[in-house]
Amino acid sequence: MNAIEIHDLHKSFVGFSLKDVSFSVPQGTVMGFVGENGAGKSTTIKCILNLLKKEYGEILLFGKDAVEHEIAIKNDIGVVFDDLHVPETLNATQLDKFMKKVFISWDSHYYFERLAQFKVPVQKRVKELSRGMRMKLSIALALSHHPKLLILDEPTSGLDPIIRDEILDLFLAFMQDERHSILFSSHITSDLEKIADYITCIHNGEILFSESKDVMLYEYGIFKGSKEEVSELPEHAIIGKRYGIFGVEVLVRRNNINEVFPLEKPTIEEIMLFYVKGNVV
Ligand SMILES: Nc1ncnc2c1ncn2[C@@H]1O[C@H](COP(=O)(O)OP(=O)(O)OP(=O)(O)O)[C@@H](O)[C@H]1O
Repeated sequence: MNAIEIHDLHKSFVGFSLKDVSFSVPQGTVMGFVGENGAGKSTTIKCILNLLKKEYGEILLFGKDAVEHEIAIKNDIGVVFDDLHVPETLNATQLDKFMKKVFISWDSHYYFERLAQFKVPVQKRVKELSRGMRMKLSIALALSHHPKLLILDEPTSGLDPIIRDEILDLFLAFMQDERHSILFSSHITSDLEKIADYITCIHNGEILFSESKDVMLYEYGIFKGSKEEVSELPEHAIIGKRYGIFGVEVLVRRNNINEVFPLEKPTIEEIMLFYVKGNVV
C-alpha cells in the first residue's frame, strides 16, 4: 500500500501553479522531496494536509481520500514544518495539556520521554528555546500521538550538522517500524542521501523525476570531457550538460552508454542540478 498517492494535483496562485503533480510514497519508505526555492514543495505538502484547497487531482492517504477522510486520517499523521507553530509563551509541559485535547491517541509518557532524550527543557517557554531545541520539541510533538506517517517540510534547515545528525537518527528510529513512512522536503540533499529510499524532484510546479535513490545513484553517471568527446555520446543518453572552462560535464544514463566512456558517480544534488539547470542543446 502507498502511504501517500497523488494523482494530477493542480493548484494555482498568481504567477505559479502546480501542474498535474503525481507521485507516491510507498508504506515503509522515506521519500525525499527536493526542488529549488519556490518550486512548489510546501504548496504540495499543504495540499496533502488540506491546509490549501486543491483545484483538481486526487490525494490518497493510506488509500483514502485526504479531504473526505481528513479528520480520521489526521490521527495517523505527524507534521513538522521548518519552525514550530505554537503559542510562543507556552512551555513543553503546557503544550502536553493542549495536545491531549487535540489527539485521542496522545501519549504524555512517550512525549516526556522524548523530551528527556532530546534534552529539551520542559519549563522554558517556546520563545526562550534555541532553534535546535524548537525543532526537537516540534518533532516530539509530531511523534507523540504515534503517527504512521511523518510529513516534514525542511525540518533540518538552519541547524548545525550535529543536531541535524541527531534528528536524522530520530527519523531512522521512527522507520524501524515497517508500517511507518516519511515524506521529507529538504534542500540539504546530503541528509536525504542518508535516509531517503526514493527522491522526488519538483521544478516550476512540475515533477521532474520520482525514483528510487539507489537505482538513481547506480543508473546515472557523469561524463567529463571536451566538446568533441561529448559529441560522440548518443543524444538519447544525455539528461543534461554543463559547460565549464575546462570542458563539458554530462549527466547520462549508464545503460545507454558504451563502457569505453569513463563515468563518475553523481550525488543527488548533482542529478538535481543537471535536471534543473542542465542545458541539453
Ligand atoms: N498563499 C500563497 N499565495 C500566493 N502565492 C503563493 C502562496 N503560497 C505559495 N505561493 C507561491 O507558490 C510558489 C511555490 O511556493 P512553495 O512555498 O510551494 O515553494 P517551495 O518549493 O516550498 O519553496 P522553498 O524551498 O523556498 O520553501 C512560490 O512562487 C510562492 O510565492
